[in-house]
Amino acid sequence: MKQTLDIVPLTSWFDTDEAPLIIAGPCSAETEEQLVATAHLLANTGKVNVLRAGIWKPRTRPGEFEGIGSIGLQWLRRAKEETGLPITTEVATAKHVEEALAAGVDILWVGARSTANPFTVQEIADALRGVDVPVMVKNPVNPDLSLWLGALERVNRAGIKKLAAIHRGFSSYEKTSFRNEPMWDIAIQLKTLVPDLPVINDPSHICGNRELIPYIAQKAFDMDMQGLIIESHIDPAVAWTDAKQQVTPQALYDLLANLTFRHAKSDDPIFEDKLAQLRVDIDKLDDQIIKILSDRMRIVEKIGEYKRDNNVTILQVSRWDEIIHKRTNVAQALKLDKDFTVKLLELIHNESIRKQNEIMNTKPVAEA
Ligand SMILES: C=C(O[C@@H]1C=C(C(=O)O)C=C[C@H]1O)C(=O)O
Repeated sequence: MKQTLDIVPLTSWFDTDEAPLIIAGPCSAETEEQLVATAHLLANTGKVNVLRAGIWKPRTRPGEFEGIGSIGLQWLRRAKEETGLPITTEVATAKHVEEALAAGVDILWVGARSTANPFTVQEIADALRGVDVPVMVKNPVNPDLSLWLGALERVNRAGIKKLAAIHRGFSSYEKTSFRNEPMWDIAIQLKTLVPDLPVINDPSHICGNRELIPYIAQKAFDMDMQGLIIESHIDPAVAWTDAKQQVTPQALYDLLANLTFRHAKSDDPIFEDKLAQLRVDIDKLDDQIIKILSDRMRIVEKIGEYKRDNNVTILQVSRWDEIIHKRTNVAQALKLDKDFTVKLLELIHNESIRKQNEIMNTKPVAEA
């Protein structure tokens, strides 16, 4: 199910120079002074490539600060002129797109709530027809890879080839340490389906608090993501929105200085050689695992036939319980993670059940 988006590589619209793309700036543009002063401090870090600021803010409840509106575009423009940093903001309607482009916004992004609504995405995409501007699409609020891909496709079909995805995590009713669950597997699936698509991580919205940001940002680099978008405010304590997750430009500098950016490949032939050798070992073991799973399944089928012929239930809870208990003990002794072992056994057991179900239902006892 490989997806094809007609996109150009990040290097063709952004000189990343082998380094990650770092987008930073306040959650919201609040005043001209706050935005411009923050922009100067961010530019002075020497580590920020693009200035971000929300102008139109989709808020959960009415009555909250909904963004400063169009006037903020002029402030962004001033910040760009004074610092030389390209600017980016969120657009959620065709009018936002027109106004942002007219104000010289260099990169647009589609927010998580908009991505969840195909009508909104289509309206934005239609407004982008005939325009050559980079667009970043945040994942939808709900954990739905197709919806994320669909939004990227709509924008792409409008002719936007400078495309990136932003991984900002997914809403969850359950309260965890994160504001939005990272669900890395969804971002990994997107990268697998569209390997050329740059993915930028948004640790601010995943974490919801400053403390966890370094951990998530490093993990994003470890997962081969191409950049970060981080909220930074000159004085986070008095920020009008997202006060808990914003960092000062100085804290951002320290955070970035402590991260290790990783590359998908190494230039070192010794490393590549050693990796290739180890992968040969993995290949052999994987072949054995598959062969062993296949042998196991043949026995499961035989058991299924006996059960069918003797009218015995497929599911055998006590046997299954015994297996879980014994195998996890062995696995732990061999330093395998218990949760992983249980998940793997469950996967195998589900397949056994599915297979035996097929056997039970294809050949009735009378005909056996
Ligand atoms: C294979 C059997 O059927 C089911 C599948 C099991 C398995 O895959 O090991 C274990 C118990 C049963 O729920 C069996 O009864 O032994």
